[in-house]
Formats: sequence, structure tokens, C-alpha cells
Amino acid sequence: MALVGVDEVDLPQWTAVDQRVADAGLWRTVQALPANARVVIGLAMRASRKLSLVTGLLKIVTGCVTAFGLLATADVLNVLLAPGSLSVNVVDSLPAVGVVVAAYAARALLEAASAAAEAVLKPRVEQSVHENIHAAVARVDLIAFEDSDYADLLRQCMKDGVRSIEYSIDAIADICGSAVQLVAAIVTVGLLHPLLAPVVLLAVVPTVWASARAAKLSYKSYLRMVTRNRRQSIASGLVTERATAAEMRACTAGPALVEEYQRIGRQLTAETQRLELARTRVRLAGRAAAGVGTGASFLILGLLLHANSLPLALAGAAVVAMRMASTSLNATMFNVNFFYEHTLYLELYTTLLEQTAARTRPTSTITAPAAPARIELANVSFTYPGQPEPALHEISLTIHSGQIVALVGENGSGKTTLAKMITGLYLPSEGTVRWDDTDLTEADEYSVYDRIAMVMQEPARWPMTVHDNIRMGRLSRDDEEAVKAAATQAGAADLLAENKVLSKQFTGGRDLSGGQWQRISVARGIYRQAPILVADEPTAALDAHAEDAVFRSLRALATEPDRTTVLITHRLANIRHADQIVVLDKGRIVEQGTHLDLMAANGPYAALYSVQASAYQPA
Ligand SMILES: Nc1ncnc2c1ncn2[C@@H]1O[C@H](COP(=O)(O)OP(=O)(O)OP(=O)(O)O)[C@@H](O)[C@H]1O
Repeated sequence: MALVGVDEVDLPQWTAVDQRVADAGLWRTVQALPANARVVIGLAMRASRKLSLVTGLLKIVTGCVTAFGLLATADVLNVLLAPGSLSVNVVDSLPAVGVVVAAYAARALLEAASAAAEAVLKPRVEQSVHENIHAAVARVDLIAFEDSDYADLLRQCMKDGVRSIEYSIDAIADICGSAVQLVAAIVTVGLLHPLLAPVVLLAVVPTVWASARAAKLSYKSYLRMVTRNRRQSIASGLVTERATAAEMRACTAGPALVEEYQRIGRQLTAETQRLELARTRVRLAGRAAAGVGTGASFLILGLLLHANSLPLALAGAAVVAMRMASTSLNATMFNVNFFYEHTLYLELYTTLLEQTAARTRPTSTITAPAAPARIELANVSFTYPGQPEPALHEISLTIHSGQIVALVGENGSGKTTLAKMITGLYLPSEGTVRWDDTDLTEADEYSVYDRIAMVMQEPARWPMTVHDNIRMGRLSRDDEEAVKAAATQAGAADLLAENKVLSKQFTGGRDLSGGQWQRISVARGIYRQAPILVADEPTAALDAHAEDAVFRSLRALATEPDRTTVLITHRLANIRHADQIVVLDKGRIVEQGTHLDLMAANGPYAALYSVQASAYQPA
């Protein structure tokens, strides 16, 4: 039985697209190569036009010089094997020998230069690809992160997609060089005897087929193993990361998790073995057929010699040119195949950008009101991606500025989800959310976010100083006094005075207790100074004094002009003074009113309140 995830899970949806690519026939795949090459070359050109051109040019010139050197070698043989005295032939061949030496020297220099240019180009392309991904993902709609398919695609792309682009650059650069050599060799062979060129080409066909087939086998296996690989990396994280270190020990779950890691590892190894066996079979078949092809090409050369269709002097040159044609054809095909193998992974990058664009809210010229006087939800329903049931059902609610609205209800009743609808972080699946007359679906998302301050239930733990953790509330605001005031109101003044970097990932950094993190999160929300303040269980981890102080601060903030405050808390005593208490149950509003109204109604709220109050009564 699986411990991490389940053994037989559906493949993520994005693999369906890639599966189609993997299943496509060889011809369709070859047809797709130019388009993929354009993507990679486009990325390289955008990263550095000059370096890309220099790299390509150097590769082509290197190919030309190599071809020239090999043809000069053929020329040397041609002169040496010519009829007449060998000593005279040796002297006659010296100029050609000089050309060979010069060509090899030039090739060495050019290879060094092109390797240097490529080495500088690749990190730039990698950086630019990462920048593209980060810029796109930073704008993707928040709900995309709740879709495990998208999250998985993003992870795979960061892991394999970007690396494949680097490999593709290598391959394209090498194709430029080897293709030039190939053309030179085929032309030479063809000039020596027209029959030889097609024979050389035919000899390489089986190798091409075998390499392409092997690449497809690998990629199909990669797609099959995607979920298992992910589960193994999750299991690895559970054993090795700090977040689970304490609880894993306290639960004595270490051996079970290590065993789970090993178990998934065994499944992966079995798949790798299966794959390698299949690949070896395919490669061996290709090699055998290619060997027969090469033998046939030399047989034909022998027959031509025998039939006196080719003089011996030219046969020496033909052997060199044929070797060169077959080597450069093999090299070109190896590179084309290498490129092809990586273009399959390149699909991850293009799919990610497409999916990210599809999940990004369109830009809008409609700006959200600076300080909405009214927030109105009309028949709002919301379903999380991949979930069968809505988390919110037909919610209708109006909130006026100046009000404190409290959302209460049992765990999982929909409070956090509703807060995200009110603030436009999520858009409704059905119904509308309006701020004044602006439908949030149509508004520019950044103008919406600009108006909100969220004290999250699980606040971000920014790996920064305390000061910057607070300033993250609004980086565009530069107000030292306000940072101090926010820290004081949230009970984080001592932490600010110490101002350590809050991350154990840095030397000298420190971590905080849950309650201390919460104080900093409240300070950040206060510092943000937004017209709509939402605090989602802001005091769940705070001690009684701190809780009291934070609620006093939030109530004081709520009295500022044009401020709308939404509080979520399970400690009902803190929201007795709220202007409106909204009680949720299973995603529906079941009661609404002031504390006095709801107590008088003697419904679910009164029941919850009485349970809490009774805990403070004398036995
Ligand atoms: N990311 C998610 N993906 C799928 N379902 C979710 C997700 N987050 C919450 N839910 C589900 O949506 C429903 C409402 O969750 P929500 O977090 O809004 O409840 P809540 O009232 O804030 O709970 P709590 O008091 O425990 O914080 C629950 O059934 C929950 O399981």
C-alpha cells in the first residue's frame, strides 16, 4: 500500500499533449523539427543576438574547414596513388599536406572559439528562459496553483524543460557544423562516382531510425514515470527537510518513510531496466542494419574498381570522402536525434507558457475603485479545480465600508474561500462580486490587489529581515515610522528591534515561533494601509495578551475612514462588536446579523457561542 500519494494515479492532464507528441510517427516528428528549432533559435537570439550569430557562424566555418581538411587529405592520397614514381608523388603531395596541416590548426582554433561562444551563450539563454517563466508565472491567476496538473507541469518544466533548451542549443550548433561537412563530403563522393553518394546515405538510414525510436521509448517512459518520480521526490523531502523533521521523529515514522522512498525507487529502477533493454534492442538492430549498409557501400566501391569504372588513385580519395560522408551523416543524425529527444521536453516549456497565458487574467483598462463604499456578492458559487462539490454555494452578501464583518463557522465551512472571493483573489465560478459598480471579473487584477491587505491564516514566512518582512506589505511605501508603529500595534516591536534575518537557510538567520510569525504578519497587514483589510484567524497562535492587543489594533484600524474590515476567527468573544456576523455551514450562509440578533435567534451561532462561553463558567 502506498504511503505517499497512491500507486495508480491518473497521469497529469498536460502529459496528454506530450503523449500525442511521443506517439507521433517519425515523419511527423521530423516535420515538427524546424518549428522547434525556430523556438530554440528565437530564444537564443532574444538572449543575445550577437552571441547566437557568432556561435552559429563559428560552427559553420569550423564545418567548412574540417571538410576542407578532409578533402585535402583525399587530394594527398590522390597524388600519392597516381601512376609514376612514388618519390616524385611524395614531393608533389607536399602542398596538399601543408593545406591539411593548416586546416587542422585552423579547426582547433575555431573549435575553441565556438566552444567559448557557446559556453557564454547557454547561461544567458537559461537565464532568459527562467525569466520568461518567472514573469509569466508571477502573473498567473492564483487559482492555477490549486490545480495539481498545472503545478506539476510547472515543476517538470523547471526541472527538465529548461535543461532541454540548453541541450537543444548544443544540438543545433553541432548540426550547423556537421551538416556543412556532410554536404561537402556527399558532393565530393558524388563527383567521384554518382552511384556512391546514395549508397553512403542508405547505409545510415537504419541508425537514424534506431536513434529516433530509442528517443521515443525514453520519452514515453518519462511520461509514464512522471507521477512516480514526483512521489519519490516528495518522500525524499519528507525525510530530509526541516518542516517534517520533528514530527517524523516524534511519530517514529522515519523507517516507514525511508521504506516508501525505497519502494518507489524499486518501481522506477524496474521501469528504467525495461526501458534500457528495449533501447538496446532497437540500437542493436539499427547497428546491425547499418553495418550491412556500410559493407554494401564498400562492396560497390570494389565492384567499381573491378569494372575499371573508378581509377585506383581516385578510389583512395573516394574511401576518405565516403568515411567523411558517413561520419558526418552519423554526426548530423546523432545531433538531429539529440535535438529531437530534447524537443520533446521543449514541449514542456511551450505547454507551460500556453497554459500560463490561458490561466492569466486578461489585462483590463477598468480600474477597481480606490476605496469601495460597497462590496456586493450576488449568488456566488465557487468550486476548486478538480473538486466535485462547490466550496461555496449561492452566497449573497453586502458589506459597506466602515463596517467590521466577521465570518464564522466550523472548520471547512468556507470562510477562507469566501474571504478570497471578497478580495478578488479568486473569481467566482458562478455569480458576481462587485466593488461599487465594478465587476471584479472585468477589473484590472493589480488594481484590485492594490486595495486589499490580507493577514493570512498561514502567513508567508519571507526569508528576509523582520523589517523587510513588514515592508513586504507595501514595498512602494517607504515610511520607517509606519514600520515601527505597525510592529508595535502587532506586538512585534521587540522582534523589529532585533531585526534578524528570518530564515535558517542563511548563516546567522533565525526562525520564529508560530505566534511570533503571526505578529509579523499582522504588522505587515497594518503597514499595507489598504482600504479592505481581511484578517483570517490572525490570532490563532497568539497568547491571550497578544490576542487582545491585536484585536484592539484591528478595531482601531477599522474606525479609519473608508476602511472595510473582514475578520475570520473561531474565538467568538473577539467579534461580539462586529457590525455584521456571517455564519457559514458547508459553503452556505446559514445566519447573518449582529451578535445580539444572532444570540436572540438562538441558532447555530448562539450554540457555538454558548459552547465557548461555558468553558469559562465555574464548574
Ligand atoms: N485548495 C483547495 N482545493 C480543494 N478544496 C479546498 C481547498 N481549500 C479548501 N478546500 C475545501 O473547501 C472547503 C472550504 O474550505 P475553507 O478553507 O474555505 O474553510 P474554512 O471555513 O476557512 O476552514 P477553517 O476554519 O478550517 O480554516 C472545505 O471543504 C475544504 O476542504
